[in-house]
Amino acid sequence: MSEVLKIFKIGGGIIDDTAQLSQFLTELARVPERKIVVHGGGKGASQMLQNLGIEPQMVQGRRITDAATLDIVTMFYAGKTNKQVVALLQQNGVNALGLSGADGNVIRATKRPVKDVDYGFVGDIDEHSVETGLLQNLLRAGLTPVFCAITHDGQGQLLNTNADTIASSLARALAPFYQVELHFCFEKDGVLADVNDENSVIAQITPGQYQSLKASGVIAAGMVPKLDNAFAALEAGVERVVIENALKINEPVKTILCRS
Ligand SMILES: Nc1ncnc2c1ncn2[C@@H]1O[C@H](COP(=O)(O)OP(=O)(O)O)[C@@H](O)[C@H]1O
Ligand SMILES: CC(=O)N[C@@H](CCC(=O)OP(=O)(O)O)C(=O)O
Repeated sequence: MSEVLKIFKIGGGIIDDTAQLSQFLTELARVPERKIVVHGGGKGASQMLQNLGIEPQMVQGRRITDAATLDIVTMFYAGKTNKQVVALLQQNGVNALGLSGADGNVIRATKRPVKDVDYGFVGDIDEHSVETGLLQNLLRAGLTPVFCAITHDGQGQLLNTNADTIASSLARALAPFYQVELHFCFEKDGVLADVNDENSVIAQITPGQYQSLKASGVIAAGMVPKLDNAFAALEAGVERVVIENALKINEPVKTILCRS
């Protein structure tokens, strides 16, 4: 039986709140299995862009990334946010190593082709382009890789890539080598039947139920690409996919996705 590997994606509101981020990482340090962390930071990046006089533009949950935006999100995700997460993990006794997709050539992507929308410097992760050998060596050495939402194209170009997609791609690529658990951690207790009622967590969702929850609008906004990525990972051999509150990862309330 292969080892368990837990991949935690942390996003949105929590990453920009140092007290909550610190609480999440303290809980994470209590998880005994091998782990990888993937962080977003989209909300904070939008705030920083606005502070610098650039109006953020999102289409279907993805950021239109021109050259100036790429410079700023690279500084924000791969610099400040990534190093802050690494430092807080070190404080908690976890030997974390911060990475973008360019470091060690771990994640290659292709600039999204222009169709109806020109997303600019946004990268889609190429199938079979995750350097799993290096990741296995890092994990074997007891390190916890911490990924930001920046990848590269192998030709010297950095690309902005959605953090949920990075987490899902890593999970799929590593599924042949580990029993991978993919955890999407955010500020709600799980997928909610009523987005305004924290007590309405749906304990389990099948692909069929997901389609009807999406059609009825119960699951909307950022939750749709997140769950699309999540079900794709499950179909590609990831053992378990969980949607949960970042501050309650060691508590039982959460949503677990089912294959059927
Ligand atoms: N049924 C639902 N259950 C939970 N959250 C939902 C639901 N429908 C829509 N959402 C919204 O989706 C958001 C999460 O998506 P997003 O902001 O993209 O994630 P992240 O914070 O991980 O980047 C939640 O904060 C919530 O406002
Ligand atoms: C291409 C694209 O949209 N990239 C995302 C990367 C950050 C991210 O995914 O952050 P959250 O997980 O916090 O939303 C962005 O710039 O917003």
